[in-house]
Amino acid sequence: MNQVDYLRISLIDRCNFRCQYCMPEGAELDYILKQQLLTDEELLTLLQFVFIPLGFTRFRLTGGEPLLRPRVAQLVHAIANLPQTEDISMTTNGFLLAPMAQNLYDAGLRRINISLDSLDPDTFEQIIGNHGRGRWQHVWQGIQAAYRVGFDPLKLNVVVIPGVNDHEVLDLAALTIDKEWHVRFIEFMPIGNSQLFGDRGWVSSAELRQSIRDRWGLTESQVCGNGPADVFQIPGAKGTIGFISQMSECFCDRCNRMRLSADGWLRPCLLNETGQIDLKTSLRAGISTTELRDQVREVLTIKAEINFKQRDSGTVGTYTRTMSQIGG
Ligand SMILES: Nc1nc2c(ncn2[C@@H]2O[C@H](COP(=O)(O)OP(=O)(O)OP(=O)(O)O)[C@@H](O)[C@H]2O)c(=O)[nH]1
Ligand SMILES: C[S@@+](CC[C@H](N)C(=O)[O-])C[C@H]1O[C@@H](n2cnc3c(N)ncnc32)[C@H](O)[C@@H]1O
Ligand code: SF4
Ligand code: SF4
Repeated sequence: MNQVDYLRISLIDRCNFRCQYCMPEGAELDYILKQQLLTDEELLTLLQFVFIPLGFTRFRLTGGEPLLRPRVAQLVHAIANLPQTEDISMTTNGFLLAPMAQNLYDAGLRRINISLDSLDPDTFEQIIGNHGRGRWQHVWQGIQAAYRVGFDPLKLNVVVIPGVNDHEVLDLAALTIDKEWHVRFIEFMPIGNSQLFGDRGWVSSAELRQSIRDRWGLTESQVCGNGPADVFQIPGAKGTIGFISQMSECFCDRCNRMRLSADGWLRPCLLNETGQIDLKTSLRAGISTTELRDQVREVLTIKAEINFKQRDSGTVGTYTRTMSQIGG
């Protein structure tokens, strides 16, 4: 069995974007009330006394939009300074990143994944919901700032949606030629917007790889990371191209992660709601961290059975929490 040592931590379920594939405008989401959010102190208690003793050493901060979490750099600093932390990273939409990049780096964050679904500001705004102009420029500045500050590897996440941004795949791939940026194409999962997904809302990684290979050639490569991406490189390019293929391939047999929601629910699998436990309520009820550790250990022992198995059916049913609430 794989060692499960990677925890994706959602810091907040709210977001300043309304990406069509994640939390489309008009979707009625029940936001977590402030008093239901795990506090910094509670999160650190769970990490130090529950997760780390069970072998977790790699942590990713996500959301919603993690940069909306108050005092996020302080939290990064605290997690980065736990002696057992081997890796701390963040997934962000980059909108608030430019003025925060240096602080986050100084706090101990060294690598960051930024979502960028299009190089065209109009298409970008269509994808993220029209909230006023200039959002693409802000994100682009965030990416440049992160690069300048020294985040390494710097990864760009692209969810490929047929008819919306799939015609930009080669342009996005070309970013890796001159810059040490790592572009990853993600197959759209039908969580969040089944209407947009339609009958087959995703483009297979194999198809994208072929079009990139036809244009430049493609060789296998590597980049530091804990996730499911298959990594390639255009010959001679500075950066790499990754493919996250949850619809067309199965990487569940190498699953090394669990997820903690902003309100303290532990979720063993992104695509299966079985086996979740409410750590926050237990912690607030005074249940000892030793007991909580036993509960999490129990989840770990059954995780392999919970891991997603309905891959063959092609789609993934209905979920009570969307990607923004789970953290991707
Ligand atoms: N099905 C599935 N998809 C995942 C899983 N982990 C990540 N993904 C997909 O990959 C996307 C990008 O993930 P990121 O937040 O950038 O993290 P990562 O790829 O694990 O990070 P690295 O450590 O940099 O490799 C997510 O939004 C999901 O769509 C997983 O465990 N299962
Ligand atoms: C839920 S977001 C949270 C972090 C941050 N707000 C961001 O967008 O990077 C994490 C990742 O999930 C991806 N994502 C969201 N909805 C998705 C879907 N339906 N299918 C595939 N990936 C999705 C996003 O593109 C992003 O890379
Ligand atoms: S993908 Fe990220 S930026 Fe887009 S709506 Fe979801 S949480 Fe927000
Ligand atoms: S779908 Fe579930 S089991 Fe498969 S890789 Fe993702 S979290 Fe792990």
